[in-house]
Amino acid sequence: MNNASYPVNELFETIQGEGVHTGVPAIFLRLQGCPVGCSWCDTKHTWDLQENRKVMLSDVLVKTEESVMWCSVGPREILDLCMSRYTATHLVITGGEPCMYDLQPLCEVFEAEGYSIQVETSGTYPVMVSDSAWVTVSPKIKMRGGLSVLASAIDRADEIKHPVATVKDIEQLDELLTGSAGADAKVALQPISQKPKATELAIRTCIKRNWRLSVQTHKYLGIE
Ligand SMILES: C[S@@+](CC[C@H](N)C(=O)[O-])C[C@H]1O[C@@H](n2cnc3c(N)ncnc32)[C@H](O)[C@@H]1O
Ligand SMILES: Nc1nc2[nH]cc(C(=O)O)c2c(=O)[nH]1
Ligand code: SF4
Ligand SMILES: [Mg+2]
Repeated sequence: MNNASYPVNELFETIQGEGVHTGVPAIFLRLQGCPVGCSWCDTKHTWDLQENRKVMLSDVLVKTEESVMWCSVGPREILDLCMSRYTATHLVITGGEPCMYDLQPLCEVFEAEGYSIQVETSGTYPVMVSDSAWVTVSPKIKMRGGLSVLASAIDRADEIKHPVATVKDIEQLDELLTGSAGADAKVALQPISQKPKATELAIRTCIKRNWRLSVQTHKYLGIE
């Protein structure tokens, strides 16, 4: 099981900028690969997993800007790196789409060392994580994966963090939540790309619905 390895685009320590855990010091593990294709995605450099962009771990660790380069690393090696380089004890696994991969082996080694795990996912793949991992689903409605995969991700979600640009995005979320098992997950609206109109709409809707607002605080702060 621990022969697993993951395509790593980035590993860095910062403050969780989004969602319920905003403000928590966190290690971010960004995995390479995502076929979903959201037009407004802020991490398009993680979409393609190209063999000819595979580099050594040391090259990934010294990155200073976004790039399509990635390296293959096993769970134990990721853990050792985190323990030697960072002080945060909350690991956020993001991407790309991290649920393209079985994340159980990663959860297992990190949780055995006392780390908490959070996974950021689009709900377009089955969520393979430990029972105690915090799952943030940012649903990509009408994209790949299909409704049954999305419904089971919503069912597992601890938090639903919905990207919002227009009223249509809120209507789609309403449709998704109707009759969904994810009723106890916390719902947050996240304005797309800090656009003023999206932010105003998200604020108004959150107040009306008693939902949370998730702004990408790291972008306002100019941190990673
Ligand atoms: C880059 S995605 C990676 C994880 C996974 N693929 C997903 O979509 O949840 C991480 C988070 O950033 C959000 N996001 C991506 N681009 C954004 C943008 N331009 N504005 C606001 N949120 C964005 C996603 O919806 C998701 O909640
Ligand atoms: N600070 C910070 N917080 C984040 N929360 C979710 C992020 C992501 O890209 O998944 C992210 C990110 O890229 N940076
Ligand atoms: S699912 Fe996530 S990583 Fe993939 S395109 Fe959409 S926002 Fe970007
Ligand atoms: Mg981000």
